[in-house]
This record gives sequence, C-alpha cells and structure tokens, in this order.
Amino acid sequence: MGVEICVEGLTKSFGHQVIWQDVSLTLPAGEVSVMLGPSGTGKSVFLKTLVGLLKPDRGSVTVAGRDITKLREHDLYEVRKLFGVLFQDGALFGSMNLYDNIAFPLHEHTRKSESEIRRIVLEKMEMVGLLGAEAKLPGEISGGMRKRAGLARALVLDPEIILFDEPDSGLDPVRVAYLNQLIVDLNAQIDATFLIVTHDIASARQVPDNIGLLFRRELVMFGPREQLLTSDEPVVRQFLNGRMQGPIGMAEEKDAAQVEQELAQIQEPTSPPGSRPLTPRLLPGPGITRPPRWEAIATREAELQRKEVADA
Ligand SMILES: Nc1ncnc2c1ncn2[C@@H]1O[C@H](COP(=O)(O)OP(=O)(O)OP(=O)(O)O)[C@@H](O)[C@H]1O
Repeated sequence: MGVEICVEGLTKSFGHQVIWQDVSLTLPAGEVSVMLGPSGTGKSVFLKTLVGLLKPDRGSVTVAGRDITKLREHDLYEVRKLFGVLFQDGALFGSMNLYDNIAFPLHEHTRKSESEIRRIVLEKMEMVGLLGAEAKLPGEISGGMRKRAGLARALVLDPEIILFDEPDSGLDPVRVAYLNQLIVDLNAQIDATFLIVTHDIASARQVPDNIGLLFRRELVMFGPREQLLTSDEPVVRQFLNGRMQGPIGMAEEKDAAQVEQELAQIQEPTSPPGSRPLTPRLLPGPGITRPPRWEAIATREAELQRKEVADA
C-alpha cells in the first residue's frame, strides 16, 4: 500500500551555503507527488536526504514510523530497502546486460534462487515494456529504454516508495508521454508512494496527486495538484507557466520593484476565478484498475472547478 513519508522542519546546508530550510510536508502513502523548483534549489539534495544518503542539519524524516535522520547505519540500511530510486541516467552498469543489471539488487540483498530471480526480473521487465531486451548492453539502447531498465531495477525489491530524479531528462516529448503513462500505470498497479523531481511542467500538470515547489531556500507550497494549478502565488504561476516575468530570475537576484513591474505587464496578472480549467489528469491505461482514491480526487477537483465558476 506504500508508506507515508513525513518531513518536519528539515534544513540542509553545505558549509555556509543553506540549500533549503524548515521544509515540512507529508507525502501521502500510495500517492504520486512531484517536486518542482528552479535549477540548483536542492531538489536532488532533498531526494538524497529522504533516502538517508545525506544528513540534514535539523529536522526529521519519518518513514514507516521511524525517523531516519536518527538511525544508525545498520537500521538505515533496513529502512532503505523500502525505497527504489530511479537515478537521472538510470545508473546502469555499462558492462552488464540489462538482465544482470536488473537482477543486481536481488543478488546483493536477497538469498533467492536463480529461478526465482529470473521470474522476478522478467516480470519487472514486462511491466516496463522491456521483455526481449535482456541481452542488450546499456550502451546499445536508447535513453528511454535505459530509464525503463533503471525503473525495472528500482522495482525488483518491491519498494514501498519510489524516488524518481528527473525521469524525463534527455527524452523527447513522445518518450516523456510514454514514461508518464508508465508511471501512472505502475502507481495504480503496485500502490507505492512516488516522489518525482522534474522540470517538465506538462508532466507536473498531468501526473501527480500533489505538487511542491522549492524556491529561495524554502518550500513555497506543497499540496494537492489542483490547489497548485489554480494558485495565485506569483512564484507558482511563473514556474507553472514557464515565464520570465515574475520573482524567479536567471540567478534569483530580482528585487521587489522589478518583480512588481513585470507582474503588472502580464496580460492575466490575476486570472478571474473559473478561467483556469484544470489540465486533465493522466488516467491509468485500459485494463488497469484505478486505486480507490481516484474517485475522491475527481470529486474534489470537480468541486473546486464548480466553486471557481460560482465565484466568477
Ligand atoms: N555533496 C555536495 N556538497 C556540496 N554541495 C552540494 C552537494 N550536493 C549538492 N550540492 C549543492 O547543492 C545545491 C543544490 O543542488 P541540487 O543538485 O540538489 O539542485 P537541483 O535543484 O536538483 O538542480 P537541477 O534542477 O539543476 O538538477 C547546488 O548548489 C549544489 O552545488
């Protein structure tokens, strides 16, 4: 069913450089959340802190009831088994074929028989659409296939949580669309908690239940998708619309007067309620049962749209 991750008052710096401070949020069990933010705002550092690869200066990260920031290495190792991580480049071993790459965590962390390992590897390869490519080397396949192979490897230990670091980086828009569908389908099938770091706004609009935005060392917002997509918060609107005008600058150096002037120039500085139809959610593909929460989300989103129209 996936597990909840509860982050409270998390702060991380490297030397004198504060990356982010006082970050608090809950990633609900079994839901898909996306973390956005301009380059260098510490999204990857956030993922690494969640999985215990980096230690925060302050705050807690509670996973399955245990604060991982306080755990000793041995206990942390146990909690890490709940996680699957898809790194940006798939992080595959170049000299191993896909089968051996995907089987690697099973050989490392379990005592399963070869026939059981084979069954699991082929099952996960089928889930990500890679059946038949077992003998290929990572260098012989496309970037999209490497991501899928990395995802199959992240799945073999049946994780309760999957962290995706820019799964769409370097992929063309069609491959991104296929990957998004795969993410939504997988979430419906395995019910794990997903956190995706991405720069791709189209994905962020369609895929998650929840969206967060990091900016200027703070978590500006974290909440249900529809709340962020209809937000009037200038940073959120600028980022989701991919505009130059607004608080986010090339090097985050804009002053308040400049921001105000820019916002006044935008055609729809405060879009009237009801004028922002929600981007439809990406649904699980045919034959995949939707998790029960989908009905509640659809009702919630419909209510929000009705309220916006009524307020207009
Ligand atoms: N191990 C480290 N030691 C020192 N500084 C680090 C370390 N890891 C990350 N940083 C710094 O932390 C900041 C945030 O980096 P991070 O890679 O998390 O940003 P990001 O939001 O993921 O960026 P992008 O969107 O470009 O991938 C950067 O200034 C980076 O140089």
